[in-house]
Amino acid sequence: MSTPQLSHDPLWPRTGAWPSVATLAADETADLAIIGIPTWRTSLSATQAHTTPDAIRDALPRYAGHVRGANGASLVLDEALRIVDAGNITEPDAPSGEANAIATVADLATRARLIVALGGDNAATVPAALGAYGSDLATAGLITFDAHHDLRDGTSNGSPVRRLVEAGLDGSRIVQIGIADFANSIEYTQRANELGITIIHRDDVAERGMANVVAEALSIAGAAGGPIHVDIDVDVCDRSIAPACPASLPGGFSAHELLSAARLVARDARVRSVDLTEIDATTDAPDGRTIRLAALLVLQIAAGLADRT
Ligand SMILES: N=CN[C@@H](CCC(=O)O)C(=O)O
Repeated sequence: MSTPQLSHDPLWPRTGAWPSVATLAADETADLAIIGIPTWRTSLSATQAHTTPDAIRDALPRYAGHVRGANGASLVLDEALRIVDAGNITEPDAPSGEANAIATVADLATRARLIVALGGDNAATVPAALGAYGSDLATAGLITFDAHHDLRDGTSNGSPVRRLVEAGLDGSRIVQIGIADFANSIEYTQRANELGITIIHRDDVAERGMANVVAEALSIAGAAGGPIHVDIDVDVCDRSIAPACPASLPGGFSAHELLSAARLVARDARVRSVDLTEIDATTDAPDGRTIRLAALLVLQIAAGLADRT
């Protein structure tokens, strides 16, 4: 996607003016660090999700960095936050690239209050979470917004939750929000139950409301006092608003449900990292709506961080 041509209005600064730096100097810190983890090679569905981090960056200039803050007052994101962009990891599907991604995210986690990892397919969740957890894996938690359990065998976009459990993450601190009917086999639902994973079905969210289920998820994922990673697989959204996600289904979350969820999780200081995954920017017909949603998710995550202070 090319950068949109937008008429210039000096009274309407856009978020595309955010600074972009390849690395942070040793003594530098930031509030929000963005990093691209463009995984795609092991995806079950054909995808070019490696094009997505740059497409999201290109879409950010569409939007103003002004939001209503948690207290109702105006909030200007780039005045409230120092935001840095650490660029993209090279070949993160290769074992050496994944190790580099883990190390890079771990380094960013020591200097930034919150990390946003732009996938890539859902395989990006593994290095994003492991890097952010660092040595706190034993007390860490995970919240997924995803139609799928992602507990498959092997290494793919369908296996990140299983891989994190095998790395040492306790299933009792994993919460899966938005699990959909007709999107998972009974074997993987049974596997989730055996691991002690909390499943919040898409229908439960409709009944209980997003704010209530996010509050419950934060309390379960944060129960041991460790860092929480949030995986936002955009295929949890209704297919009409996420056509660029190969596995999105009709009946998924609305844009407002997912945007409000992103803001709510980012408000919580226990959340150290968030990833956005599963969008193939090259299939985003008719109007780039999935990438626009992803750009707004980045902005709502930033706004949630700004709400903390
Ligand atoms: N995170 C996505 N998981 C899906 C992927 C399906 C696909 O790529 O088609 C799953 O495991 O079913």
